[in-house]
Amino acid sequence: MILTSLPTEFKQAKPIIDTIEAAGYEAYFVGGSVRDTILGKPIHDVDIATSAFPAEVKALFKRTVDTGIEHGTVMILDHGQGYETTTFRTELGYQDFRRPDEVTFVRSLKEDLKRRDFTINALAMRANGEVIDLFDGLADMSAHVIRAVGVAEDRFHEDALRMMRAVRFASQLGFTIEPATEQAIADNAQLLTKIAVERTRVEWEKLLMGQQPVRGLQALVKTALYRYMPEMADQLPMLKKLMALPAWQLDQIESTWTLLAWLMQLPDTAAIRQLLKAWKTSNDLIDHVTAAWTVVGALQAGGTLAPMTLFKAGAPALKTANTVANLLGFGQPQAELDAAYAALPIQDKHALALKGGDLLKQQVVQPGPMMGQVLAQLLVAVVTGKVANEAGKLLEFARMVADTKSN
Ligand SMILES: Nc1ccn([C@@H]2O[C@H](COP(=O)(O)OP(=O)(O)OP(=O)(O)O)[C@@H](O)[C@H]2O)c(=O)n1
Ligand SMILES: [Mg+2]
Repeated sequence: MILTSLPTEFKQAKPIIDTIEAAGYEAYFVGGSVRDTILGKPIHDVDIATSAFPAEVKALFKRTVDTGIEHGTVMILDHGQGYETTTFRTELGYQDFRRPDEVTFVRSLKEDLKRRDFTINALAMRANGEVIDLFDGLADMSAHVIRAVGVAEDRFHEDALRMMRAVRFASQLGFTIEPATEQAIADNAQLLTKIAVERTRVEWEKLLMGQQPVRGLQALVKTALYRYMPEMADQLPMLKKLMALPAWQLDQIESTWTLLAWLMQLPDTAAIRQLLKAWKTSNDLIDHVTAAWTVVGALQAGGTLAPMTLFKAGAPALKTANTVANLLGFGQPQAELDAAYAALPIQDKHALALKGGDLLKQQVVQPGPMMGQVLAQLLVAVVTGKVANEAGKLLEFARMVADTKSN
């Protein structure tokens, strides 16, 4: 097979391959970019594999960076782009199910391709678009099949994350996992616990945001792989609910995690924090998801959202919550929510016309806990429209609040 119209990413990288070949070595495009081009999907990074050893690659180019030299990877810098170029290699060991004990550089493309995870990822392409298919990846591509290269169990023992990659590709590509490969996942699922949570999380998020997430979820359930993901052992009911939702596609990790938290029927925001901590997400994501989850609850209750609910959530979490609520069948028109939010007297607590310093200066309160309480009441009064956001009005109101509190 020869691909005729190549994406510009390949055209730009062609001189690199040409230079390596002119020096007498082999060089190919490999991995996801080749797979996605054949599938007609947009590509992100272009990876190159070569028979040249790292020192030989470096000798050919002016500007290189040793991004992973011990694994044979050198980044070649060219016209403002960086190209990861990796020497053909075989890997030995894998005592820990996640990385090889040692890699050996080899001169044979076949040796390199045969240690890759799936046949659709084991294709190589010459700079002229000619596809080298040593493991029937093209047939599997047409049949929409994810099949391990060689013995599936060996591939998963080399890197247990590949089991997550299989279910992730099932979702992203809408492919089916070939029976022997799927069986090997079922047999080795517990090895997933050896993998760093962050790596598992990336695959899980890609699965959930794929084009056919239900495909990936079905495989996750069938193989019981989900049981070895963080905080997921008892989550079969949640997964079933997720699979039963009318066709959905999410494109934001925020809405993805909010939906999961909701379907898990977690009792409170503390439980969500615990869930997301276990998955090692960022604190920003935790704040966003807990805010959005609260709004999903309010949307489920129905009716107009209270001003303080809108205020506390903020525009981004409101949007996330409504996206999720729409999936669940109780969303509201986004434009109406946006309008209600925009109509709040203030959108930010820093916009209060009276500050803590003013309360001290005017001797409404003494420094201490009372100050926070008074400010909190001022905020509610302004957001709910009870008191206008004007310094004079707020001072009057603050005096009244302070009086009732000190009596
Ligand atoms: N655990 C892994 C990870 C990667 N690979 C090989 O390295 C290539 C590049 O890896 P990576 O960029 O992580 O994945 P892609 O398949 O390119 O997928 P994506 O589009 O998500 O980058 C893969 O295609 C595959 O040949 C592998 O064999 N085993
Ligand atoms: Mg890639």
